[in-house]
Amino acid sequence: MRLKARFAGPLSGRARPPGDKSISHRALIMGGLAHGRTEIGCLLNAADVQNTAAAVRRFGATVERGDGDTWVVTGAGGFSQPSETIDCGNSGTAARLLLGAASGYKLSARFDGDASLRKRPMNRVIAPLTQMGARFDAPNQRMPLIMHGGRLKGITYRSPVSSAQVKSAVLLAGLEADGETVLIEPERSRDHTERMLGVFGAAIDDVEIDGARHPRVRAGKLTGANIYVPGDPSSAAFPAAAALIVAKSEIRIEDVLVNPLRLGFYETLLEMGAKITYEERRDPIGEPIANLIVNASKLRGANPPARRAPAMIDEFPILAVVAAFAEGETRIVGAAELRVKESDRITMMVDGLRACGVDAEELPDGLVVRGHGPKSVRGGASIRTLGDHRVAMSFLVLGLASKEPVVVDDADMIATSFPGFADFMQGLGADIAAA
Ligand SMILES: O=C(O)C1=C[C@@H](OP(=O)(O)O)[C@@H](O)[C@H](O)C1
Ligand SMILES: C=C(OP(=O)(O)O)C(=O)O
Repeated sequence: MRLKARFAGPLSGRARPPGDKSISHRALIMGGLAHGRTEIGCLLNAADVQNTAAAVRRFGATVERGDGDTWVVTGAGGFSQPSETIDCGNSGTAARLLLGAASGYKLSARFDGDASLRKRPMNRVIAPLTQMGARFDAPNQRMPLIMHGGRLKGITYRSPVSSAQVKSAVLLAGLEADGETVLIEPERSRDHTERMLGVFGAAIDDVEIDGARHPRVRAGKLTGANIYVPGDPSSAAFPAAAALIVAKSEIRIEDVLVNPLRLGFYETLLEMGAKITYEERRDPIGEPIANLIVNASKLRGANPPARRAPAMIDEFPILAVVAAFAEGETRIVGAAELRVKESDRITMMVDGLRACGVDAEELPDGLVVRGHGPKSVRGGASIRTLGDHRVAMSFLVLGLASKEPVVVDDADMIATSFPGFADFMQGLGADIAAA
């Protein structure tokens, strides 16, 4: 479906974004691996997460909807041979975490995904899992592929990329591996797997190597747990950005995960002069939560350091849009990973921004946006999204503050991470509707 966004005055009100996607995937997978019952409150009910739920069922667990947004997983204490293909749809997280989780069991599983996922690199998990003892039939190191699991040995793996998906695959495999498994990455990526493994009773801690701390897991069984999924800061980034760039807006985004390893976008916005405050910080579940109050702001360009990239990897598309409404240059570097997401998000954002009249340029590992302040962006383009949910939401937000409306050619994929996005934004006063 095509959606159109146009300026309709300030945003106001309060809303809770849908549950965090990363935590939702992990809760289902660990619940499926565990012995007994896991109750998950406020699970993100989106396509990516439903693919993980379907996969966990194929590996032998029961996943049922309870009351409201609560889901109940009953694990059999490990994965068993699936009788059908594990279809990961559009989700890199589902694919890579499930490959790791299943690799320590005596089974052979065929994994596949949609056209976008079939293009994404899987060698980053195939390599460490092969070192641990799994085998792969994987022409081109991409989906579709067959994974043969079995007896694994623990390794210390130095990942060339800071990727929570790689880290999680290796740590989940480590639950069934002899000895200990340690994951070293250049910059620490989101640590939800480490935190949640502790909640499920795994033997997980940190080990110091060369002056830095890295996660280590030993073999052991998981026990069902109660998990609460806070609002997704990566989804909250879209209404937050809209409130910043639409004059006179003030919104409150409630119950948002504020894990420091997810806050690079918000940190960068503060450096740009954004008026964002955190209230009611709390930590009921081993993950910090707060409400965000966001006011329209006069922004200046920023140079977020490359080491911050893992903490804002999914927010670069919307940061590029915000940068177009700031005064001065924003230079994004250290973000080459954007080229292997649902689309090449560097090219997609630069092409779309230029079509909207913004001065933007590609770098091999990022992009440069030269902004000229709040009223400077023309818009007026029809944006090609190649089915990338974050590209689609980013340009719809741009259309809320540009002089002319913006159309995105295919908004259906937004449901992979933020179901009800248009309704959510309309509830805050935005004009986003079918084109
Ligand atoms: O582990 C996760 O839940 C995720 C990790 C990130 O990917 P990488 O690990 O490839 O950086 C991120 O882009 C993705 O949306 C979710
Ligand atoms: C990159 C993303 O997800 P995944 O890797 O799970 O497809 C995303 O949600 O932006």
